Amino acid sequence: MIIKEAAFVGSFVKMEQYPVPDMPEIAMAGRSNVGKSSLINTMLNRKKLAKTSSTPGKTRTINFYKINQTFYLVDLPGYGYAKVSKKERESWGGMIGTYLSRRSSLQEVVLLVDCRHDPSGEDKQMYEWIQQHGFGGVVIATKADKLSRSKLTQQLRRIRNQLGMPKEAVILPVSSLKKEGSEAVWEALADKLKPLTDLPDELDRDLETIELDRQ
Ligand SMILES: Nc1nc2c(ncn2[C@@H]2O[C@H](COP(=O)(O)OP(=O)(O)OP(=O)(O)O)[C@@H](O)[C@H]2O)c(=O)[nH]1
Repeated sequence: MIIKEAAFVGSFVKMEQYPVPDMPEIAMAGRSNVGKSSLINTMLNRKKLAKTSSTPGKTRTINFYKINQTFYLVDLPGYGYAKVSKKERESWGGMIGTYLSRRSSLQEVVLLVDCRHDPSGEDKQMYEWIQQHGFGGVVIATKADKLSRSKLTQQLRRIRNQLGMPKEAVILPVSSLKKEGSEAVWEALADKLKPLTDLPDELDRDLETIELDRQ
């Protein structure tokens, strides 16, 4: 899969400042530190396009990345970070809620969860919202390199059950550290975008079975 052009468009706090909604958007949601920025960098094959940090709560604005002049990947601020004031938490929640409920160009919301942990209450709420609003409910299990193969399989099943994912919804393990799994994410997103955009043919590939190389 080749990305011809991936541009960081900017960080925005207020709806009025967001780019004109003239292209489909795919939003990435998840709790702080789940690995959203790392995954975006891996997907776009860039080291530092999205800022990553071991300190949770780095992403406090909504970041837009324009891909191939055809759609936006949208990095939402991570929720569930305990060490910020209640006021700040509410303002993040408000920002995410406003974006998700009012953005006319939103086509899909992808939920990221850390594969090592059971989904939090907020993850479950987010997934419920995603389902209720008619999105496909692609779930990404991050940091797959941290678990053995058998433990990962077990955890994927647990996450699926706890989120109440329907049979047809996909859960995809990824490791940004090992650069594994992002092709499958692209495939899942391409399925959503194909009817709406002129995506390049390079995206049109059979989904390969991903073999994560773990210790
Ligand atoms: N082992 C491992 N660590 C990862 C992986 N992805 C991210 N990390 C680490 O997890 C931490 C958080 O990653 P980020 O990508 O900044 O997470 P984020 O979800 O954007 O965080 P916020 O800015 O808080 O929303 C960093 O220390 C990353 O290096 C992965 O696939 N494997």
